[in-house]
Amino acid sequence: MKIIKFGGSSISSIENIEKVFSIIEEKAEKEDFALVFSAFGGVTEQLLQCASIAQQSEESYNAILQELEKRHMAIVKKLVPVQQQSTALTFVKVRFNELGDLFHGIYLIKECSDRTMDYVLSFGERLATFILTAGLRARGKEAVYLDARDVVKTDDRFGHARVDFKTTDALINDYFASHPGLKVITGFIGSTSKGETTTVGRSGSDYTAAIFASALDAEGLEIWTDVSGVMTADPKLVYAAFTIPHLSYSEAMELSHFGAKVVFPATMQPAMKKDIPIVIKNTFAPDEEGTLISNDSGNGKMIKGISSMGNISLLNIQGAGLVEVIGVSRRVFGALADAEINVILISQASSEHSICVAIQSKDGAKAKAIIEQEFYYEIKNGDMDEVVIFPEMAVIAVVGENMQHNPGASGRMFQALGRNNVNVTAIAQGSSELNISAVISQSDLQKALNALHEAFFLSDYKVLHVFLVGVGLIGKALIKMIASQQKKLQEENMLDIQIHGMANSRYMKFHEDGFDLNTVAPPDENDIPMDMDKFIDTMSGMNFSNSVLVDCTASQDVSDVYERILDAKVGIVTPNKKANSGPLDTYKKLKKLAGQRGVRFFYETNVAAGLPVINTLQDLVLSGDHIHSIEAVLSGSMNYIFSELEKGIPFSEVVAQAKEKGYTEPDPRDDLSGMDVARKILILGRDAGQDLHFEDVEVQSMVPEDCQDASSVEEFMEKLKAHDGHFQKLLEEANNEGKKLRFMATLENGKAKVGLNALDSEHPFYTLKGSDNMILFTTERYNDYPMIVRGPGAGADVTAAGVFADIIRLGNYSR
Ligand SMILES: NC(=O)C1=CN([C@@H]2O[C@H](COP(=O)(O)OP(=O)(O)OC[C@H]3O[C@@H](n4cnc5c(N)ncnc54)[C@H](O)[C@@H]3O)[C@@H](O)[C@H]2O)C=CC1
Ligand SMILES: N[C@@H](CC=O)C(=O)O
Ligand code: NA
Repeated sequence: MKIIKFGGSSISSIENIEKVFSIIEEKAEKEDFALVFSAFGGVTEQLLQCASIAQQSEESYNAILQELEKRHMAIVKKLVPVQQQSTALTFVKVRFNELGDLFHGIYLIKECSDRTMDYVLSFGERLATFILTAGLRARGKEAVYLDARDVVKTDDRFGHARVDFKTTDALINDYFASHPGLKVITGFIGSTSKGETTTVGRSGSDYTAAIFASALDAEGLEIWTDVSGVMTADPKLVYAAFTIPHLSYSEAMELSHFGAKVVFPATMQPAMKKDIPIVIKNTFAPDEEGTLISNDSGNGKMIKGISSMGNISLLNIQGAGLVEVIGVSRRVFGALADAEINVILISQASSEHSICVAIQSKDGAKAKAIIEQEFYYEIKNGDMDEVVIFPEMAVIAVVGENMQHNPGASGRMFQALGRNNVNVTAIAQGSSELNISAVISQSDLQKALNALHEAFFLSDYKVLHVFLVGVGLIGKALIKMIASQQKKLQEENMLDIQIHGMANSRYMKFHEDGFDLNTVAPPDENDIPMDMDKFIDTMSGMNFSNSVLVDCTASQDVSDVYERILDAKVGIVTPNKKANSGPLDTYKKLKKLAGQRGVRFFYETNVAAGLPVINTLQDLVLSGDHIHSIEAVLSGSMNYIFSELEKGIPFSEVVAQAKEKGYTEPDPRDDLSGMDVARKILILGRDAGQDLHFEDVEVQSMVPEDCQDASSVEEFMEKLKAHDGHFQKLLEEANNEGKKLRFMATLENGKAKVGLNALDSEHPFYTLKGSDNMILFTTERYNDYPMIVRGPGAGADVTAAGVFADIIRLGNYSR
C-alpha cells in the first residue's frame, strides 16, 4: 500500500484534474494506494481573504464566496454525469451555506479566532476531496471519501496542531480495516478530542499523507506537485539546475531549510521514523523520474544541492573583553531568544574575539538594540565594540551527506567563489558535515549560486556568458559563427557559449537566458539606447559567473572601460586595438590587472586577424626566446590595395573595393594613414617585451593632405579620386625597376617604421597576394632564418574566427 498525495497546483483546473485522474487510473492497474488531496489550487488563499474581509466588517467577501461556489459547482458538473450529480451538488451547496453563515458571523463580531480560521479552511480540503471522490466514482472506481477529522486526532493548538499519533494510528488502521475500496482523504485537517476542527500547519496536506503512510506502514509516499522534484539549485536563479534523483532524509531537510521548499521537514518526520521512501513527482511531467528521498543518500556524489536564503543581516559582536570570558554566548543567544529572533547561522573563530550571527533582515535593528542593551556596561567600558550590522546579505549552502570524511568540498566551494570575485563574510560548518554555509553579499547571490553549481555539478561542463559590444561587420559574423557551432561545442566540448547582451553605438539589448543566435537581430530603436555604464551595470546585475566582454568596436570609449571590466573579474576578448596601442601604462596596467584578478584578456585579432601572430609571439617570449627584429606586412587592406593596383584599376577604386570586402577599418583613412599598421607593430613590440611608445613609431601616411580633413568617409572616398594618378605613378616607378609596392612595418633596436617600400623579387613579401599578411620574426632561436606566419590578414570571416577562437580558449581556461 502506498499513499499518494496531489497538491493544489495539480488540481487547479478541470484539465489538470483530468491529468491527475489519468495518473491515478494508470497506477490503479499496478498498485494499491490511498489518495490525499489538498483544496483546489488557490481556494485556501481565497478563504483566508474572505475571512480577513469579513473581519473588517465589509460585505465584499460575498462576491468571492459566490465565485468560489460557482467554481466548485462547475467542477462537479464537468467531472460527474448529470444523473449522478445530486449528492455532490448537495454537498457543495450545504458547505457553502455553512460558509456563508460562518463568514456572516465573523462579519458581525469582527473577529476570527485561530479556532474559527481552522474551521473555515477545512472547507477547502473537504470540498475538493468530496468532489474528486465523486469524480472517481463516476469513472467506475470504488472510491470512499474520508474526512480526516474522523481519524487524525490532535491537540488544540489551532493553526499548527500537534498530532496524537497513538490514537490517530489506531483510528486510521481501524478505518482502513473496515472500509474496503479506494480511500480518498482530505489533507491538512484533523480534530481535537472534543471534535473541534484543527489544521496541522504549513504544507499540511503533505504532512497528512505522511501521517497516513506512517500509520499504515506504507511501502511508499508519493507527493505529486508542479515541479519534477528537488532541484540542485533554485532554477529561477540557476538555469542549469536539474532534478536530484536521490536524497537522504537529512539532505532533503537540510536543503529545505535554505530555500528548496518542495518538501517540508515536518512532512518527512513521520515517514522518516518508519523508513518510508518519499517520491516527489510532477503531475505535468509524469514520465520524469522525480526525486526519491530515503534513508540513504544514493549515489556517491559529494554535494547534492546548493541552497540559499536571501534578506539576511549579519550581526558582528566583538571586543577584546570577550576573549576567554565565559557566558558571553549564553547572553547573546539568550537575549535573541527572549526577543523571539531566530538565529540562522553562527560563526565564532577560535580567537573568541568575535561572534557573528546571521538573522533575518527584518529583525536586524531590533537584534542590534537588544544585544547592545544586554552588553550595555561592557560597551560603555570599552570591553566590547558597538554591534555592527551588515545588511543585505545572503546565505548560500552546499549540502551533501558524502562530504563527511571526504576532504575537498570546502576547497572547491571557496575556490569557485573566489575565482568569481564573491567575497565571503562568514563561514559555518556543523560537525555533521552535511552542509557548509557562507554568508555573502545579497548582490552576489546569483553569481555565487551559478559558480557553485558549475563547480560541483558541471565541473566538466562550462557555460561562458558573453556580452558583445559592437555588432558591425565582425560582430555579426561572430554571432553567425557561434550560432553554427553552439550545439557542437556543447555536446562535444562541454562548452556552452551564450550571448546575454549586445550593443552597437546606438542601442543595446539583453537576454537573461541567452539570445537565440539563429534569429537574433542587432539592437535597434525598439531596444534600449546604448549607454556603456548601463551596459556594464546590466551585465553585473545579471551576476553570471564566468563572463566575458567581447569588444568588436574600434572605439576608444569602449576600451576605456576595460580596467573596470577586468577588475570585476570579467574576461575580455577583442579585435579592437585601441587599448593595447594607447599609452604604455594602460597596456601594462591591463595585463597586470588581468593577472591579479585571474581573468583573461585575449586579443589575437589585434594583429593579422585570425592568423596566429600574438599567441605565437607570446609563446616565444614565455618560453625564453628573445625577439631581435620583426619585419611584416600587417595590413590586409593595404596589401590588397597595392597588389590590386597592379591590375590597372585606379587607386580610389581599389580602396573602395577593400572597404567593400571588409578589409579596411570602419574609416579607411586609419589604414591609408598607416595608423592601423603603426598600432599593430606597437602591440607586437610591446608583446615582445619592449617598452614602446607611439612616438617610437615612424609612420608614412598614404592619405593625401587635402583628403585628411574630409568630414565623412564618403567625402574622403570622393576626394581620393583626384589622386589616382599619383599612385599610378608610384606603381609605374616601382614596376620599371622590377619591384612591387608593399606597405610594411619593421621593428629593430627599439624603433619601429611603417611605410611604403618597393621590393624586388628576392624579398619574401614580393609574392604576397590579396589581403595577405606576412610576419617574419627573427629571434635568438630563429636566427639564420626567421619564423614566418603568412595568410589572409583581414576580412569578416577570418577576423570573427580569430575572435571566436579566443572566446573558446577563454572558456576552456576557466574550467
Ligand atoms: N575588418 C577586419 O578585417 C578586422 C577588423 N578588426 C577590428 O574589428 C573591430 C570591428 O571592426 P568592424 O566590425 O569592421 O567595424 P564596424 O564599423 O562594422 O562595426 C563596429 C561596431 O561597433 C559599434 N560601435 C562603435 N562605437 C561604439 C561604442 N562606443 N559603443 C558601442 N558600440 C559601438 C558600431 O555601432 C558597430 O556596430 C575594429 O576594432 C577593427 O579594427 C580587427 C581585425 C581585422
Ligand atoms: N583594417 C585592417 C584589418 C584589421 O585589423 C587591415 O586592413 O588589416
Ligand atoms: Na592574429
